[in-house]
Amino acid sequence: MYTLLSGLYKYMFRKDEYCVLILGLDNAGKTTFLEQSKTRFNKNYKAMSFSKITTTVGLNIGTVDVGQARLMFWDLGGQEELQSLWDKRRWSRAKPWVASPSLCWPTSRMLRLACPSPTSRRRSATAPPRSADETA
Ligand SMILES: Nc1nc2c(ncn2[C@@H]2O[C@H](COP(=O)(O)OP(=O)(O)OP(=O)(O)O)[C@@H](O)[C@H]2O)c(=O)[nH]1
Ligand SMILES: [Mg+2]
Repeated sequence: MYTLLSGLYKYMFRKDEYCVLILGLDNAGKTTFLEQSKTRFNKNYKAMSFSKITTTVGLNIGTVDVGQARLMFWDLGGQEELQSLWDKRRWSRAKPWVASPSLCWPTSRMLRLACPSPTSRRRSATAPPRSADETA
């Protein structure tokens, strides 16, 4: 009986999960975007002061819950030495959605774009490539 109720509870309250990769040049505002998103959408998240956000060395991971969706953001450092991490083959399993730096400010519309349809329990959203180079 416990298993049945527990399964029902999980089924009713589980969220669709999406993986979102944020790429952009250094100082584009990727980490600020992630912090703002967490502050805006995660109720008990204590906002980090802008002045404490420093350049990302490696990767930041943050989770944001929006309605029935759970967005897991990967914020990659944009410095030149780290740009080798952008090779999309490294992320092919995740099929990430790539945000343009110019979109890096949290709006609910952008987050809705990141989670188009809650049809599966764990999936990634993929934006169309911006140039022919990216399709190679
Ligand atoms: N005016 C303005 N400044 C911003 C905005 N977003 C970020 N910044 C500032 O830009 C600087 C760099 O922001 P970050 O979020 O660290 O940039 P980043 O893209 O994560 O940089 P890397 O980690 O080096 O790749 C910080 O001083 C931010 O306060 C914005 O929308 N408007
Ligand atoms: Mg950063």
